[in-house]
Amino acid sequence: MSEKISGIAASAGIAIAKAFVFQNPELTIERKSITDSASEIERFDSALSVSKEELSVIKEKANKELGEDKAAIFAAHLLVLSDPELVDAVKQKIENEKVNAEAAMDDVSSMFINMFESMDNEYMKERAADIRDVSKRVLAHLLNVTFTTPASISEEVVILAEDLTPSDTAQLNRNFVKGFATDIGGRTSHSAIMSRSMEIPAVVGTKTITEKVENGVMVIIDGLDGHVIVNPSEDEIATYEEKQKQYQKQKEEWAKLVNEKTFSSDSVQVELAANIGTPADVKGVLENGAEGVGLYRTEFLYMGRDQLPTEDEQFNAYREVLEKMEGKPVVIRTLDIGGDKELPYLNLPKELNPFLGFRAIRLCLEEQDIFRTQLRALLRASRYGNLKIMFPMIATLGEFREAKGILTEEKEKLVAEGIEVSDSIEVGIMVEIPSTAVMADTFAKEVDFFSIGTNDLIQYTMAADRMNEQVSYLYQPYNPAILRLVKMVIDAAHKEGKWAGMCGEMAGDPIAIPILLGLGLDEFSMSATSVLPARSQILSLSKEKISSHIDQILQMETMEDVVKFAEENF
Ligand SMILES: C=C(OP(=O)(O)O)C(=O)O
Ligand SMILES: [Mg+2]
Repeated sequence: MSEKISGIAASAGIAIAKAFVFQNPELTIERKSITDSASEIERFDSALSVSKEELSVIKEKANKELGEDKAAIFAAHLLVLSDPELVDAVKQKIENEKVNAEAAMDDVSSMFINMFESMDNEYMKERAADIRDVSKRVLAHLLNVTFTTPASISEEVVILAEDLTPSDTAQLNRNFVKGFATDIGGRTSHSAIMSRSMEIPAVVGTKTITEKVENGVMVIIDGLDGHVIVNPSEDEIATYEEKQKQYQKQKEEWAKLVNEKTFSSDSVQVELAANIGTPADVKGVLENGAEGVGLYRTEFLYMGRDQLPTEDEQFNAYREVLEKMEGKPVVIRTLDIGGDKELPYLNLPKELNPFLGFRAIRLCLEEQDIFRTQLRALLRASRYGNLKIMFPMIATLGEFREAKGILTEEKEKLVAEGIEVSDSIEVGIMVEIPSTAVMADTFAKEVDFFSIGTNDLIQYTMAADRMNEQVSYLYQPYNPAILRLVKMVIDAAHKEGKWAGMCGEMAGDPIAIPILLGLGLDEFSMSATSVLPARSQILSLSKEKISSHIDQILQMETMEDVVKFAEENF
């Protein structure tokens, strides 16, 4: 009998293959007293050096296959293994407490893991995951336990795992690994993001997949609808092979649109852009036919390291993106740190409500050195392409004026230094705070463009934390309250002859797309792999017809009414 297990669709596609249940190595640590601490330290050193060699190989492989930015995580892992705070602490423990290396390593790494995990902050939790990942490798070597890595897989499988660490995902060989499913994680967890950029079908957050499935059992991963079918019947296999074929055909159809512009059936043109986090993501942007970059989240340049990036480092990253985009529009957002994205090296005080606290533009206007360095890097890069600068989390016109004033000052300084700066940089804002949406008519007189950040706009409008599962029912993109705000922003922009885009997840959502088209959105920025499906959808939509229903939609009482109407009519 087959069994259907549901999870979250993390990466589109269908995979049918035998299960490879990826288990963590059995690392049972026995605490032993030792007498010869020198030879124990030697044993620890040699486990460290083998681990470092392995990680260097993985890093090189990731570098080649995934790009320098994704490989950076392994540079961070290598740093952990060279970090005197960890290494010396283990050695001191061996020396002073006369315990074996395994026990010392386990104690010290657990101490760091607990410390970082208790910080209740996603960034620090990831650092804890890094230490866990790295110390497992060292412990396996100390215990002489084989450390299975996905790199050893040499037949077609789908991987089932509790979760996949960054080093696991980077080693996946697409020729053999057809898909994967995990017990934990959500659409934005690390493994889910990696699966999309590698285009491997994936379902995450199944809760029980590794418990329920044994190695070698046939499994179907349905990354389109978020299901895993265990032990499928012949009929089910045939059905999913058909679904796989249809999806493949659909992808081929979409691929034909890669060099096309985006028009509705009644010839209204919109722009489909992609969101990126690093310069390496530009490859996917171009391959998926995006017409620009609608959001470059620069904070990743600042994360996963222990000090601020220099002006030159930033300049190189921005220039690379602008050059690779060859004159297509590139919206680069200034540092949006804070909330769930922390920079430990800034030593900012802990806050009770980080999402309502000292973040993004608020921090940049206060810590002006950081802001000015970034603006200078952006201005210097501006001559290499079509740069638009965007400020995040703008709540008041005063903030925008101050940020723009600083930008103008830096520009004047550079020009005085004889450095060439583009004269046609548009300067716009994210609309992600309700006050700004409500005041959009006023802002529109001064900004060059708006980009609606629905990820935050929804959380602030509905007062529902975007990361909190328990209140996720309130996270309602189609709630008429949100749609009315979106309309206010678009109308305000148009009244002043400006353009309005959207770079929150909603812009790539097939249910939202018709409504946004009808509301007159000019630019839709989404994950690169959503661009072609969105273009194909828009081709068949009549803007005029949808616009004639907009008043009716905005008068609806609930989100459910909106969804029902959209599904039935568009
Ligand atoms: C695009 C957005 O920004 P981020 O997801 O980076 O907060 C948003 O808030 O919608
Ligand atoms: Mg935001």
